[in-house]
Amino acid sequence: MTEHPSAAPPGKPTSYSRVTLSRIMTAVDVNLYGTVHGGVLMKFVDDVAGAAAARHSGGPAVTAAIDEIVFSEPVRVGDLVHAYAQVNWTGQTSMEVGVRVTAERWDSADAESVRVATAYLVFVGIDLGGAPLPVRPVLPESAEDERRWREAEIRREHRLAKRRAIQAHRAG
Ligand SMILES: CC(=O)SCCNC(=O)CCNC(=O)[C@H](O)C(C)(C)COP(=O)(O)OP(=O)(O)OC[C@H]1O[C@@H](n2cnc3c(N)ncnc32)[C@H](O)[C@@H]1OP(=O)(O)O
Repeated sequence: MTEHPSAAPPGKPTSYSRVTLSRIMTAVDVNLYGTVHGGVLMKFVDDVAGAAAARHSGGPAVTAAIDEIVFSEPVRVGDLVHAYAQVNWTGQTSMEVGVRVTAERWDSADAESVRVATAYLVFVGIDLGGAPLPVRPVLPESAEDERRWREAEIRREHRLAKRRAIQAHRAG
């Protein structure tokens, strides 16, 4: 595991990147089963993650990969859905953004929000020509942020190992 560059200027604290996006799901968002389409939620997740990545990097950032997305509960028409994003980890030019999506049920507004999805995305800061740019380090502020940093490193190691294994397999 590499050390996170917590002392390196000019980093930004995790909280600087935090973005929340909220919307009420409507009839145009549904799938054949009458619940909200996974693709609608994926776009919502990509939008909020892109905003967090752009805020952290201070410029344009593109989605390089959606590492993982889990839909844990269905979302219904009328639910008020919130997506919370923050930059968990930074590398040389890439950032991992974590997203938590919750729903306030339209028919039980007093009840606790339900977690409906969790996702991890990789964004890369780019220049005007689309080439990767060095990204400033994110500085974890709490034990929770430190845990997210370490877990992001685990995901990155697995992703790189998987890519290497597939390349080796294809090379015979
Ligand atoms: C918000 C939106 O909707 S954007 C639209 C959808 N996204 C796009 O169109 C992006 C299209 N892709 C691209 O432009 C390019 O592939 C880029 C900019 C993402 C990467 O460019 P590359 O020339 O491959 O860059 P390079 O190989 O130097 O890698 C740059 C960084 O990206 C990371 N990276 C590249 N590909 C991947 C991948 N598939 N998964 C995870 N990380 C990746 C690398 O690990 C590296 O990270 P590091 O610098 O922190 O170590």
